[in-house]
Amino acid sequence: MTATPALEACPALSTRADYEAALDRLREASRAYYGGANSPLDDASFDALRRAVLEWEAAHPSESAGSPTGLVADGAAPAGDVPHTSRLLSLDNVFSPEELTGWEASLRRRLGREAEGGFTVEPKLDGAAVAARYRDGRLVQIVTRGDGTHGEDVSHVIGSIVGLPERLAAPVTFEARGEVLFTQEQFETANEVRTAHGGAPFANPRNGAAGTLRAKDRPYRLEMTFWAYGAVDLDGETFLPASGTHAEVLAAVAGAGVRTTAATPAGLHVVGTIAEAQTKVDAIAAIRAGLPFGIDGVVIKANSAAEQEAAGFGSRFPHWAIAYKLAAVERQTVLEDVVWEVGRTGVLAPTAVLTPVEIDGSTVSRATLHNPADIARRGLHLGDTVTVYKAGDIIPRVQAPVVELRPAGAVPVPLPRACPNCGSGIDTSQERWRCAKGTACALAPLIEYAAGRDILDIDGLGKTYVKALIDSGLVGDVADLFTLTEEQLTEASGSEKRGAKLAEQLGLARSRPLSRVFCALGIPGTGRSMSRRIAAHFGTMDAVRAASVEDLQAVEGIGSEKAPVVVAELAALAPVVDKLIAAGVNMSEPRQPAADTAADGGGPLAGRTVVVTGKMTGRLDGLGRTQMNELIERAGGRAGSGVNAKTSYLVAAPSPSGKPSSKAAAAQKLGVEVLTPEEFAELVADHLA
Ligand SMILES: NC(=O)c1ccc[n+]([C@@H]2O[C@H](COP(=O)([O-])OP(=O)(O)OC[C@H]3O[C@@H](n4cnc5c(N)ncnc54)[C@H](O)[C@@H]3O)[C@@H](O)[C@H]2O)c1
Ligand SMILES: [Zn+2]
Repeated sequence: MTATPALEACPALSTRADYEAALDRLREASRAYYGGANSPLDDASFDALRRAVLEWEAAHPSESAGSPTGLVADGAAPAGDVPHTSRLLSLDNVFSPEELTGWEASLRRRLGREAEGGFTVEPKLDGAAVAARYRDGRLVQIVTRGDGTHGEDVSHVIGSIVGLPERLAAPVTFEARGEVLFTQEQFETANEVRTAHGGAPFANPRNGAAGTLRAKDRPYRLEMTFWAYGAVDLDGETFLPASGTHAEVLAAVAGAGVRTTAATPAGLHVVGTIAEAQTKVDAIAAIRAGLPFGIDGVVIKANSAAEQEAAGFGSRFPHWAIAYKLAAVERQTVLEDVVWEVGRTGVLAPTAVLTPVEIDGSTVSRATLHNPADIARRGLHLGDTVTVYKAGDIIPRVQAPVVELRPAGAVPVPLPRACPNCGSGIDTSQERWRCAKGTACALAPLIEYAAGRDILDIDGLGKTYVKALIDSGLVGDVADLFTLTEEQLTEASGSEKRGAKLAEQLGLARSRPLSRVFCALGIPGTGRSMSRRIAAHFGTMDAVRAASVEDLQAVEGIGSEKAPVVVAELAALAPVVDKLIAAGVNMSEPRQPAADTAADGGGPLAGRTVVVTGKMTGRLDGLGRTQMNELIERAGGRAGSGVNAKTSYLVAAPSPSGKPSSKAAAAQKLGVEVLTPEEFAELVADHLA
């Protein structure tokens, strides 16, 4: 196994030489990190090494005087020559509820009493800090944090940062302080633009932001986003509320037209006690995976200006604010290989094989790479050190290579020339490449998928059995399943009892609704929910078959790229569909009226997105996730998988322990209405089966 460059656990430093070597590594990494290049270390490795340095310094105080660890950015950030209005500092960290309570105790000691003004809680945005100066309502200068007292002038980015308008409605003068970053979407676009210009992709959104701020002579502009988390008055003007709380200052900034953390999906919260702050920290942590940008923690601040002043500053950070750090969700590891598998629709799916790396408590050794274009866009080479992102229950994703660490002679990820499954040619006309044999190539995965509980629900038709049926030549497509006799089933399964049971199951499968039968065909891009939408829209297989490319585009989610694929594929599958019809398989949606309502955009859930969590009870007792999703769509809504700002309802059974689930916490945080299964059943009563 290749050694992982991400050494999370760092051995203690034993000699002075070890210490100095570690300092050198830290300095090199920090210079890259703050200077806008790709660091050779990921944050977890950097922090582990820095901890080891701090431990050595604590044990050898006389030998470590003058260490850079006491300075903002360890003294390694490019300083520049623009003096700051007042110092821009770093933040001290805590990692657990106990440490947060400990911080509050130290704040109380400094104040001589509790923080009576309460606390604010907001996301710790993972980008680059800047001060943006407005004079008479015009954005005149942007300055980096630098060493905290002087920063670099990066005003060339004015005009390309969402959230920092060039002109404000009122002629106000002040300095907004906040974070510039790439949202995930802006990051993907940025790397596309860079590789199109022959440049190297950014390893991650944070490095990209720092690099983009400092790059003055690029032939292209990249859009970034800004959120303010502070502000100060400028030129002796008094725009900000005198002695205003942190929340009031940010409200004034927002009122002027500059975005603040209050406008992020994570929000800005004012609470009375540190226990309430902890609850908000947990809620923000719960929605982290669904945020459209990276956060590396949550920031808690004393809200009152007077109390901030009384608590004061250290050399590196203020005493009135603290960063509650969340586990690193991005690590660096090595891309060892890319394997290609043929899925049930005949589409070739590439998977990255990674040197196993621990991310936020789980070991990641594989990640999806959507298609060849995606691999090319990211500029991946075999042997590359890559940044991998994984948060919550999302599927790990490879962000980009760290080009600085590319081994000599590394080659771009090779793309297959023939189908890795059957050796046939490959249809490369779409972004997702497909075996020329289509669904016929991957018959076993297709039949296994079709037999699944969510599709035709043929209990007992497992892997071995499917293989036996295909090997015997009895099954050459999905429709052949329905022409099998009980004798043939007995022979293939090796038991009369199993044969009889399967015959019975196949009989039941004949009456599944159209959406499931359609899904079993294996047409690319028609998974369960898309098949439900198509079936709800057309009602019968005849109508789907008669549909033109334009007709299909009337179905939500089918665009000009997908529609012709569905039409062509359905035509190619005509013999299979005919065979299904001849075998007496149902070709319509039994719950036609409800489906019609949904298709018309009506129904009690029209225009709403509903997320379901936990075990259903009462009238919904026994309904699994698929059946709940079917119900939501029958009632005109959309089924979502994660709670986010667009979610209309979360259907959640109260948990037995009384502790809200992570989805429920996220819903509460975002103000999403939470319904009990019974309340939801009431809402969709007309659509219950
Ligand atoms: N990988 C590397 O090579 C490398 C090198 C150096 C530093 N680092 C990482 O950088 C971090 C330390 O850097 P640091 O000292 O610059 O800062 P920090 O990340 O510890 O915290 C301070 C910064 O947080 C930012 N911030 C975001 N949201 C905020 C909010 N709501 N309120 C206030 N501030 C907010 C500000 O920019 C502020 O300057 C560590 O996590 C370390 O892992 C990594
Ligand atoms: Zn093939």
